[in-house]
Amino acid sequence: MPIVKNVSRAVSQLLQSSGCGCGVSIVPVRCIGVSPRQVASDASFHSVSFAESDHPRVLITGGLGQLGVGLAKLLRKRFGKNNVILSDIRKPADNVFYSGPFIYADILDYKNLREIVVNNRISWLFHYSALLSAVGEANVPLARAVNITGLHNVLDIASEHNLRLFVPSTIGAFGPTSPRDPTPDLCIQRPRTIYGVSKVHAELMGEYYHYRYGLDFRCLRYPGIISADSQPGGGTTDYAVQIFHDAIKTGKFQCNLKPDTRLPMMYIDDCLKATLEVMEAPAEALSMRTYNISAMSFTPEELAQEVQKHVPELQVTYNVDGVRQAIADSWPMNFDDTNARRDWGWKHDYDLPELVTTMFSFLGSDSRIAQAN
Ligand SMILES: NC(=O)C1=CN([C@@H]2O[C@H](COP(=O)(O)OP(=O)(O)OC[C@H]3O[C@@H](n4cnc5c(N)ncnc54)[C@H](O)[C@@H]3O)[C@@H](O)[C@H]2O)C=CC1
Ligand SMILES: CC(=O)[C@H](N)C(=O)O
Repeated sequence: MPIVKNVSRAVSQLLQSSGCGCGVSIVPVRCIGVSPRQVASDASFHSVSFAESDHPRVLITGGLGQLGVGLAKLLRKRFGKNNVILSDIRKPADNVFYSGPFIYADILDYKNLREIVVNNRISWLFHYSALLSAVGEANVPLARAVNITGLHNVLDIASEHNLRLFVPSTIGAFGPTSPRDPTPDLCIQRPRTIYGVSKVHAELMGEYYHYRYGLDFRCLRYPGIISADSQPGGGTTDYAVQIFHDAIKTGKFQCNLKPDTRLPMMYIDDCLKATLEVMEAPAEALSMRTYNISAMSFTPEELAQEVQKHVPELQVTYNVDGVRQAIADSWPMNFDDTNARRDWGWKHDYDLPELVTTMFSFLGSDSRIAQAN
């Protein structure tokens, strides 16, 4: 890890020799200096009203993926529009750009990321940038860079600037030697994807920074997330989103996993609710820093049957993708989230029937059903 060890050591010696005995945690320091580059586009974020300044100042990295825009919407409702900055390396759609502050942030550019945190007085960071399981296997060097090197940048900046840091993990952080039905919080984790390996690394590094430097690191292991208004970014669980779009558009769906492949899944509103809840939980309530969260578990066959209650003419065929199937076969079938429910009161709202009804009410299945009749 490219920490400037001498600076860290010098600070450590200084504190020890000062004899203050105040128990200050030493933060990892990369380099001390001022970046000469100003981020022009952040200028408008500097004027924050007094009312808004009571709230955390939030940055979301990788915010234009499946989950980030919804998270920004939820957090802006709670903390005020200008207190939540969405960022990514992609160009935002008009509706996203005009819905609140957006900034370019490449998590591999350490100085740029630090500048954004400093100039915008960020106090909470939600680190969503990642390459998911299937795209990660297709480009391992990029997944390693984004998911591991990027995480190191985020951890160091969060430590240096005393941020509360949320990093999502996944059911993909488990592997074929983990207990799969159910999978508890603490068990063997030997995933066989670069995505899973990088997420176990993130869990361990975050927990290490918490114990070593006092970083307020919080992490949830998400199941496969299902959403209506955003497309998934290249994961193994993507089929469970695609089926809704295909049911409405064509009435035909070709599934890339076997019909009996059981995986934990969750509706996006539950996922975002849990994320905000764990970030707002008092530190004393958290007996751990990484929690499983769970809502439902189903197979493609079970999902198809539920979807057919809304679109009875839907035809489902199976054309198994070997890479995705091997990944799914190594992941949990059911997730044990007892600790999250006990420690900070986690409770999901959506089971399979409510999930399917809600998806169709967003996507407007009525038009297809009407056409079919
Ligand atoms: N969607 C899901 O089912 C699940 C998601 N998660 C985790 O939640 C987080 C968000 O997931 P999604 O939104 O689904 O991912 P996504 O793949 O849809 O979006 C990831 C975003 O990261 C951005 N990104 C890539 N390289 C970057 C870089 N160098 N700098 C900044 N941004 C960069 C991409 O442009 C993209 O918009 C990820 O960490 C993922 O591992 C965990 C479990 C399930
Ligand atoms: C479960 C996940 O982490 C993601 N949706 C994927 O399938 O890669």
